[in-house]
Amino acid sequence: MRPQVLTIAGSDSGGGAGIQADLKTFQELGVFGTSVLTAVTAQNTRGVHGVEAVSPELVTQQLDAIGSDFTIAACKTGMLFDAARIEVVADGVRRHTFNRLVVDPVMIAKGGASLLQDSAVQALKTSLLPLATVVTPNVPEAEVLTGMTIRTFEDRIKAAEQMLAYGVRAVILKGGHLDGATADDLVMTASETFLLSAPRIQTSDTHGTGCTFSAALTAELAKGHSILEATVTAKRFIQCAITHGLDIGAGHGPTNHWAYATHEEAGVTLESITTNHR
Ligand SMILES: Nc1ncnc2c1ncn2[C@@H]1O[C@H](COP(=O)(O)OP(=O)(O)O)[C@@H](O)[C@H]1O
Ligand SMILES: Cc1ncc(COP(=O)(O)O)c(N)n1
Repeated sequence: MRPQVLTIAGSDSGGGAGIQADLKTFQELGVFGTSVLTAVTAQNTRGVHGVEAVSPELVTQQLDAIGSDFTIAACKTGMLFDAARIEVVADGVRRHTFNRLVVDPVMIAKGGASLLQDSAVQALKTSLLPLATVVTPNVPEAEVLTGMTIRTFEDRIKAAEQMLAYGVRAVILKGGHLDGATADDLVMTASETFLLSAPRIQTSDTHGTGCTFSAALTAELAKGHSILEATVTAKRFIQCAITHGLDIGAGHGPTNHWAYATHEEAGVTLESITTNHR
């Protein structure tokens, strides 16, 4: 049977991020995608033009519809909007024992629009992260989650350690927002730390990179791969998707979800890091 997976996230009408990016990624990686919508955005490559949240009751009904009929092998969260939605999502994840949970702590869209209320950060930390297998913040999200300013490599290590202490099994602190010739993601578990790198592509078409990366990770976890194996495949998937962009829209365009199946990926490396702490 095909592994069945779930994304709990917002709709991006532009099709490059959110639920749409997740389902496209699931399809490409051969797993059956289901979805729970938390919010609907009126969005395109130029930005977010409107947002309306789905009621907590309807979020719960969707979770129960999925949980009572499907065998969910892995699950991810994206845009959760506010603390009320986070609490019903955490309840649903627990009630239906959705194991292998990837939390992409989506806060701000590439164009600058807020996708999570400030008051929801505490709920994310205390209600959802303790249930997570992996959390995948970008640097600004990691700064909000830890209260730290992240500039140096040592800062990234410290921030990842602090997030591990929130109860997740692994932290992937993504480096898409940093400068440099490579896009480096720090991968930390309780026992090991790695640097996952790929050549940085000069493009503004990076709408939905975080969603796509975390969806690929979820799909690979659903197939039974280890966190590290799944992470490397997710990096290969997003590297192909950014490299072979589609040039769609006038703003931050989407990535190419077909590319992984049709192109060779070049240059993803995984290096073990020895830190003072582990
Ligand atoms: N220009 C780029 N070239 C290559 N990889 C990138 C680029 N931008 C982002 N990535 C990669 O895409 C993935 C998503 O990261 P990021 O863009 O930081 O997430 P988010 O969409 O949450 O801000 C990470 O693996 C990151 O290293
Ligand atoms: C509905 C929705 N969810 C998430 C994002 C974040 O996108 P990105 O992956 O580019 O940070 C988005 N722009 N819209």
